[in-house]
Amino acid sequence: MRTAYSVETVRAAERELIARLPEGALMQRAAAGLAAVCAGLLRKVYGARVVLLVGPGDNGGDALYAGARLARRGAGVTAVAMDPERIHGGGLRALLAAGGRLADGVPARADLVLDGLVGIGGRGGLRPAAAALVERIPAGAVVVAVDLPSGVDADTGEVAGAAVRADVTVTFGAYKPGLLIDPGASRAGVVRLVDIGLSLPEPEAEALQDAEVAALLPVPTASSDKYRRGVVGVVAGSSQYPGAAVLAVSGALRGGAGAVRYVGPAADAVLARYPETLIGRGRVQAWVVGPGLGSGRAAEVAEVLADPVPVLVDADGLRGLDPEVLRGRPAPTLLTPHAGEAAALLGASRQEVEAARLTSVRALAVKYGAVALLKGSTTLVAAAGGPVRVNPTGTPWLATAGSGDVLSGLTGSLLAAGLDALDAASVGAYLHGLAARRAASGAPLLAQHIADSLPEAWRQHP
Ligand SMILES: NC(=O)C1=CN([C@@H]2O[C@H](COP(=O)(O)OP(=O)(O)OC[C@H]3O[C@@H](n4cnc5c(N)ncnc54)[C@H](OP(=O)(O)O)[C@@H]3O)[C@@H](O)[C@H]2O)[C@@H](O)CC1
Ligand SMILES: [K+]
Repeated sequence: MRTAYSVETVRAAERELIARLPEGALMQRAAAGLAAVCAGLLRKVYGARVVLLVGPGDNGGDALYAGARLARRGAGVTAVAMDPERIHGGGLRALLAAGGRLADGVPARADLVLDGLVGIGGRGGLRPAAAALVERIPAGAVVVAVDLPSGVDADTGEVAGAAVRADVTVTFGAYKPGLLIDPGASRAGVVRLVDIGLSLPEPEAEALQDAEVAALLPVPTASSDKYRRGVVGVVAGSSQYPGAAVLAVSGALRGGAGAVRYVGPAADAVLARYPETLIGRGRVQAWVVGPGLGSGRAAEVAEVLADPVPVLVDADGLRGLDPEVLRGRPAPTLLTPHAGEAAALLGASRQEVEAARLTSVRALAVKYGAVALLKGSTTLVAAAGGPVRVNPTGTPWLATAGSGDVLSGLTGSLLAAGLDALDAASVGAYLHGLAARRAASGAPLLAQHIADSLPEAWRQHP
């Protein structure tokens, strides 16, 4: 499990530690860890060509002090400042004393480039002076980001404009959510954590890693039959939206349950596409209710919620949910809204939800006594209390009609197969994101192709 802390939490922990340490000690710890990783990446430090891109803050200071350490071991180190008037004074003196130099432009060749332009103090996309330096990074150089790739938002992983694409990121004290969340995560390369001695509270966010997803996937044993593997019931679709039923079933069939039972008016469309579907009410281990229901179906939603098995509520099923009813259920409930639906559930505006996704997903979980999965550029999953799970997979192409129906079917299927609601939601989002990446590979995708790519995403995690 990778855990992550917001900039605010990291800063508070840093303040507390700085107060107890001699001045500059923390930066020396950071620089020592950074230099050690760089030395490991260079086959030989002596004679290596190292370029430091140095911003005006402490992130630049880290790069300069690490550069000084490499220069002392015989590397040829050249620093290039984004704003020479505001360069970190102590760091520059250390570099020059160690035999490094300050240059006006980025050298044409380098073995290693340290990106010390901005760290957790960065705001928005890189400014032109910083972006111009990034453009000049010599081809073939190994790029090491200091704390995080410059241009990536530490708290959200958002990239607004230019940003560094690192091979390795050396981050200090704690992972930042932006290193786990795309597009930031894919800019960070391999992330190495340097312990600088921060004492941290419970993390704000965590992300399942490949091996953890693999361990959670339900695998049939020799004694499994379809009922032991779980039956998932899908209440979805309407005359207006029969496709939502087909897509939800397509996800459910690929989610590990032994069988899928469909209940609703789109049985013909479902059977035409998936003859393996059971039709009509019957015993299930979990329900999915909501995709494409349209309006006026509250009685069916209530009936599903009255069944004491785990229930995933999505899309039209989320309308007018009563927090009291949900909190009173004896089995887990999982809500899977997008920002607009979450806003309605919270009595907030969509903008408020988008601006505070971490807080919103937590608030949903608390208010409804449920696990909440908030869809979006980075899907978040929260239970009441505990860190928010950040889905590290995904692609902007996922924002396509019907993709949520596939996700709800898939996740409901994982619930029926016995995963708890938090794990089912996190694993569902993870596989769905991987499948979408495969299906899209850089081009628009159809929701049905996400479902078709799920077996491959699954096989990637034997
Ligand atoms: N605290 C500690 O104990 C420790 C901290 N450590 C290190 O310090 C780092 C944090 O340092 P920090 O607070 O100085 O901020 P930092 O990330 O260097 O950036 C601020 C500067 O960048 C500028 N700037 C902002 N946005 C920009 C943009 N889009 N494009 C271009 N420029 C932009 C901004 O300019 P301004 O807004 O002032 O004009 C300001 O000058 C942290 O990530 C870690 O590496 C470690 O040594 C461990 C101990
Ligand atoms: K950086």
